[in-house]
Amino acid sequence: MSTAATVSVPITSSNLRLPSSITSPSSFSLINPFKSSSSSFPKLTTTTSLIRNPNFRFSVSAMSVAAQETLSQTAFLDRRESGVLHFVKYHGLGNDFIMVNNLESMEPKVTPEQAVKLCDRNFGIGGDGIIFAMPGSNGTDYTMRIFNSDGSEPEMCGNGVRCFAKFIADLNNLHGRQSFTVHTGAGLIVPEIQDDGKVKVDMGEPVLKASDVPTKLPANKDQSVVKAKIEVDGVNWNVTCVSMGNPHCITFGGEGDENLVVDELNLADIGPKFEHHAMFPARTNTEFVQVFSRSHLKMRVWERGAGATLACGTGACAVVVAAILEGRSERNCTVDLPGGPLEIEWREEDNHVYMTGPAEVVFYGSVQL
Ligand SMILES: N[C@@H](CCC[C@H](N)C(=O)O)C(=O)O
Repeated sequence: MSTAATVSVPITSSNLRLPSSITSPSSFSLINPFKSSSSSFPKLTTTTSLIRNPNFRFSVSAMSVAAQETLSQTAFLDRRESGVLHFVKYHGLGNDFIMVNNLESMEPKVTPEQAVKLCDRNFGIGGDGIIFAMPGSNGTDYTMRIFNSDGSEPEMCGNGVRCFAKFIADLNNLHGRQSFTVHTGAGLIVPEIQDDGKVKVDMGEPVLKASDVPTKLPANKDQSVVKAKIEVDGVNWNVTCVSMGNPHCITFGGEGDENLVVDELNLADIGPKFEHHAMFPARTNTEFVQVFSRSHLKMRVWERGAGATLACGTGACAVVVAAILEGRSERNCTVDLPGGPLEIEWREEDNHVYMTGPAEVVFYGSVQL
């Protein structure tokens, strides 16, 4: 579903059907999720279904407001303008994010505590995290920051940066091939929107040095941890540790079970035990991987700070790096995730990892903070 793609009809006095007691569209405080003082943002537009009910029922995308009285309705909408957060929700293979236009400030509009509430799937908007589009730093076009759904702040997010690129393009009404430089906690990341709408991201170089991942597992290959033993919940697992700016622990199986069937795992049980294991001082994301062929892998992920998600972009990159280090795959792989496939390449020439996949709008709206 792509709500924003259908946003097409400008609000004018001719298509805005007002109750007779309200004479001008300017009486309304309608919400533009793309509103910003920055240049070249699209005009406030809506679909023909935005205001369609003669009983004054207003529907702003998926967020709706109903009021009985014309005067109290106006006041109600005006009141909501103060302390209101406009957002657009995007997803990359079901890994979903509340995107916030934070281009006027380096201070996130939402605190970690508010992020927890907003990401709640029952009492909030729902999301695996909240992402802030901020002014560039260190000479980049933009800065991306993210809070996980538990309020912690990771360094990077692969699916998130694809959504970020689409968000920036949508905010600026840009179409076709576009590329941006983005400063993140993992350094410079370069997403490029391609002609087919997918986003290819230069994710930079993987970090393998154990102390930088970080992991306390002893290095067993150069300075890195490759196919090393770790005991979790009484089971000896073989793991490889990779940072894509954020920490990942990758396993293809354990003692006596070298070939995982990932659908059989009880992720909710085993995931947190890896995440909080003493060997991972900054906690860890964990990927459980099944090998179909040397260019086709399947993974399930338990994310640090977000739990089981439908996809993890940095995780898929880390999985391919680990598979190559363990001699299990080629440099170009399709990685199947619960939400769909990602194409990953760890390129020999520049040592960078490249990730290609989709990013889509889910809905937009506003919420009182
Ligand atoms: N889903 C993301 C990773 C988000 C951050 C992660 N939970 C962490 O704490 O490191 C991705 O697509 O990479």
